[in-house]
Amino acid sequence: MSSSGSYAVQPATNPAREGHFAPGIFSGHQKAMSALSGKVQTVLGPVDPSQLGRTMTHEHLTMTFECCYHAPTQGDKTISEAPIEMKNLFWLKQNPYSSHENLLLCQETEAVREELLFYRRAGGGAIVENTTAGISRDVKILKRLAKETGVHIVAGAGFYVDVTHSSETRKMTVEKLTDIIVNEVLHGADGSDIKCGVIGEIGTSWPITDSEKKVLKATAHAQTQLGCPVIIHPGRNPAAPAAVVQILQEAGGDISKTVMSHLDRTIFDDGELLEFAKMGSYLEYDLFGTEMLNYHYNLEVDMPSDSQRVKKLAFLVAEGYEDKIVIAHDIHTKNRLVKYGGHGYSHILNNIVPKMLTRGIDQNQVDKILIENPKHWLTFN
Ligand SMILES: CC(=O)NCCS(=O)(=O)O
Repeated sequence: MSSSGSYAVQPATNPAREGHFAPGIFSGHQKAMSALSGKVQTVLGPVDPSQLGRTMTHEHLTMTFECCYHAPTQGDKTISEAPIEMKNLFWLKQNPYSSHENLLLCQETEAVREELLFYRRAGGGAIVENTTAGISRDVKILKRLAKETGVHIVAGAGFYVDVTHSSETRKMTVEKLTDIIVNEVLHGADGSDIKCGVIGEIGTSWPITDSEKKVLKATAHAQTQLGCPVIIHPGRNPAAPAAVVQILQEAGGDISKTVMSHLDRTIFDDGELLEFAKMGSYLEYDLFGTEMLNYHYNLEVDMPSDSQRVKKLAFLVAEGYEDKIVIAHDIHTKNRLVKYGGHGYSHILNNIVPKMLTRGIDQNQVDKILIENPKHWLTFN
């Protein structure tokens, strides 16, 4: 770290990672864990961290977002049900969650494949795919996309927000939830042998529900066993990120290896942002490309423009947090794909980086944000 303050918590002692096993016992779990130490786990297997290159730490390549459909006003009913075409693209940009069709990114694998090829040509190397249980993760598709495009893809383990928890999930103990997450990292997800390389995005609402609290504790316990990266989706309230960090800390989580997502729509006041930054997580601005007036999930929020996001990054850099910033687009609806007139996965590389360079962030700092910070976060202890 440069000067970004002290970390609020030390990771809990982890006998499993310190080799305190009963003599003669070296289980499949422990073998799998030792193979991961010092590596990044992609859907094609562990890689050396130096292979990643420029990394978007929060994207989706295939998912459904039906859980978060927002009914249109009576006057917008017809346009909301129309197929996506040129004449409704601006409406979709302002109302992305009010069209069922727009919420089915899972139907666009061919377009996503092409856009990953653009991303590579633009200088991109890796993508963290944050889809978890509840929004239709499909690691087999991720593996295919990684093979066909050469982009390193890291898949996410765990559970999205409470509204997507099944009744079975809600009844699970923290221990059971921990086992599921650990298994997705060490042995494979979605009934396959394709392994996740990060826990998250772990979904939380505001206020955080009881079921989400259990998942957060399980996340911290799994992270303690595995020494792996974690990424969190906070609720839409400025107090939400700190409340999540507190639960993770109390359960022994390693906050220095945790990304707090969506800060662009969550913390607006600079003083509050610096208070939160002191807690020691990575600070993620991940809605680059999203510019809308009425943010339906919280009308109190003024969604920032990309220029305002870049200003926030420059502010955090000036405050000494250049080693803790990560960025992405969090593409999760169809209208954000190039195919539908959107910005695609290369917007940051093509448009945001030049803007950063003219706003007081130098090339070395840009490289930290795009290459070094994601690499350190994603590397297993
Ligand atoms: C997929 C996902 O959780 N995206 C975040 C959307 S939000 O509007 O920033 O909560």
